[in-house]
Amino acid sequence: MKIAALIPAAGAGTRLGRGPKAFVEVAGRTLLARSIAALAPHVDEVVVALPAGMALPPGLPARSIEGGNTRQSSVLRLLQATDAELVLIHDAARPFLSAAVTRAVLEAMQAFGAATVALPVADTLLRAAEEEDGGPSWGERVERSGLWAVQTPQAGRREWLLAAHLKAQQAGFEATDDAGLLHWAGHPVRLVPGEASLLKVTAPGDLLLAQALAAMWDASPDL
Ligand SMILES: Nc1ccn([C@@H]2O[C@H](COP(=O)(O)OP(=O)(O)OP(=O)(O)O)[C@@H](O)[C@H]2O)c(=O)n1
Ligand SMILES: C[C@](O)(CO)[C@H](O)COP(=O)(O)O
Repeated sequence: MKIAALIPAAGAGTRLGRGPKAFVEVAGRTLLARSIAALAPHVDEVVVALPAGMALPPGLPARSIEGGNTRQSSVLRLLQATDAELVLIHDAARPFLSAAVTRAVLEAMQAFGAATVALPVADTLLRAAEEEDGGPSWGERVERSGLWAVQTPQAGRREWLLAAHLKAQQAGFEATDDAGLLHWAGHPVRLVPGEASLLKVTAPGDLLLAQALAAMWDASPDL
């Protein structure tokens, strides 16, 4: 069965403040180039959603389409731009994707139909209260056991994902990820343990972390 990697990379990178985030470099390579390189060896094609007016730099083993105004609409366009039966959806903003995690999510997708990488939460969790001056303070503890932080890749049968996205579009339902949409549409989604290094580069502090990680990552060919 044909497998495609779909990479939403059309975000503005507002929180990072460095222009479209997929084109930001870490140790000499863009976040996008790193994500494509991690996925290309495992799939039949890679399709990337880019901001309007931007082109894929030459030499990357991928083709591009124009993304939408939200991550969800970019992913819908990507799902419509391939005929692959199985797809892996991966944020360009998560540049440190290991071969082991990619293989694990592919295996889970093939066994169960849909899967996402996620990481069991390690910190104490709380819901913040708001003080009179507007500042946050300790509100109530949230039970941590059984909670996972969702990462990407998220993988599944394209027909399930496409139907879930179209149903959400019709219902005006916005989810922050594709596995959430599959669950909302009634499909069981298997969880595959992720890695702390699979962080999403979101705010300036994450970029510092990514620069430190890149030194180790680029020296380890097996990752
Ligand atoms: N309209 C959009 C918005 C986001 N994304 C992609 O979805 C992934 C996760 O989004 P996020 O980290 O929120 O990226 P940005 O939207 O760029 O960040 P911000 O919200 O700070 O602008 C990123 O790879 C981003 O490029 C996309 O393809 N299309
Ligand atoms: C898909 C995702 O990376 C899973 O954690 C996340 O939901 C993306 O969220 P964002 O709001 O686009 O940053």
